[in-house]
Amino acid sequence: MWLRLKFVNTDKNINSRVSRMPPLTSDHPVLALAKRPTSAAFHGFVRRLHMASQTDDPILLAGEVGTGKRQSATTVHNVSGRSAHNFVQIDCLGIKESKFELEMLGSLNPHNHQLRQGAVSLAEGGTLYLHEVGELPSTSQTLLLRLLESDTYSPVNSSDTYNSDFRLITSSSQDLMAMVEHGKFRNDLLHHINTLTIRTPSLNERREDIEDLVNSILHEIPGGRHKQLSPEAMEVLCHHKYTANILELRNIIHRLVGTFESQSYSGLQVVQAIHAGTPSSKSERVIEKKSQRSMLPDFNGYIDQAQNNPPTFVQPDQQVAAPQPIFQGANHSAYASTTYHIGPQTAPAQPVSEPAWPSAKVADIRSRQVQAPPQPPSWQDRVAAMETEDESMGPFTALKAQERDYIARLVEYCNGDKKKAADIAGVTLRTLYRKLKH
Ligand SMILES: Nc1ncnc2c1ncn2[C@@H]1O[C@H](COP(=O)(O)OP(=O)(O)OP(=O)(O)O)[C@@H](O)[C@H]1O
Repeated sequence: MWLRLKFVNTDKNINSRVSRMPPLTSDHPVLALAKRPTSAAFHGFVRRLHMASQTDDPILLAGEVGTGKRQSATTVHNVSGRSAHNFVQIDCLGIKESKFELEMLGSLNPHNHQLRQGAVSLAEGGTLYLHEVGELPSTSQTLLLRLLESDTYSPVNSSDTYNSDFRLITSSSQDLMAMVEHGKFRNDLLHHINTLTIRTPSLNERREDIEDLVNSILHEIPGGRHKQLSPEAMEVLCHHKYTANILELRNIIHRLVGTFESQSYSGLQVVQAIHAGTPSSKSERVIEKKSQRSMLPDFNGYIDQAQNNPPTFVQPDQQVAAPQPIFQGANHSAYASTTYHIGPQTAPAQPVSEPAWPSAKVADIRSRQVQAPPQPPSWQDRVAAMETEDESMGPFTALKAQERDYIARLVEYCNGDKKKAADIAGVTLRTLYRKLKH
């Protein structure tokens, strides 16, 4: 077959859409984190990542949600020989086949013959990162397979064929092998992307790193640099069972700083911040969903918007935090590449600012901000609702029930040690038993 190979000049578009990443200094918290002795799990992970960055093979980052897969991908790019070129990422979560094709390959406008670059063209010489590749529809899997097999592509509506040259990094929080067994992922595609498979350890496997992570997260929050956590607060965080890993830890810390004015956070405040992220009543769940949308920085907005919005190139000031390497590579002076995020825009993070009140009260206030009932129920109605735990009362859920739930969770965090739970809650052991009974 006769192939017409063309060079696409991308500079103009690139400069108008994105700017260069800020240089990373040696005191960057994430770099500092990797330089210190850390957990065995993280140490092994960083070593594998470092070795992989010295090659040009495809990498599959496999790990739970929020374990830092995307951050690891940007790190590999930044320390690789491709760092002077672009890092382009596509979020495959909820993406439709036609959109994936357009985003990957770009398209030729039949009217003015202008070429809209796709990710493959933008990643020329650099790195293409596909987040949650297991979410790709089957037709898109076939498209990706063809691209990887031939190293060539044609933009939509174009008969021209171009050479592709990018390093592929993919990530998945699903077991792709199991998906192959169930016929949900192409076996041949898996073998094209998993040359180097690196598992990102969960936070529960690297609890020794939590203190450093907390400090690095505090440093990135405006005004957080001067805040600290008491030993009990740190203990609560180190014993918490994380389901969304660093993402969850970040939310807890952001919630702490956005909720309490303290300079030093207590164990009780941390428990409340955790509790506020695990709503138990229907109204709390609604409130929390809304507040989390404004607090979570990364892909969360994408899920809801993916169906309706056309693909967008996110400008740097709308982007999530600039990629931060986990380890320092040999050629770190070359941190000058450009990052693209292809996918609907996400709203900038809005920390919730509330007074340092007990969690039940915080939830109550937050609900009023969100739902703003024109005629608040009378005091008597609220008391009645508390007694009956009537959900028709909307935001006004039973404080007693919330308190009981909170204490039960606190006891759970303390591995059943009620004395310790009472100390953290600032009540006597007797009061704790009484509140648990009610
Ligand atoms: N070493 C680190 N230090 C501080 N924050 C980190 C670190 N690694 C990751 N994070 C933060 O944790 C959050 C989750 O990271 P990232 O988005 O890379 O994870 P992920 O595995 O791709 O998550 P998901 O699957 O939910 O998209 C991000 O907000 C990121 O900034």
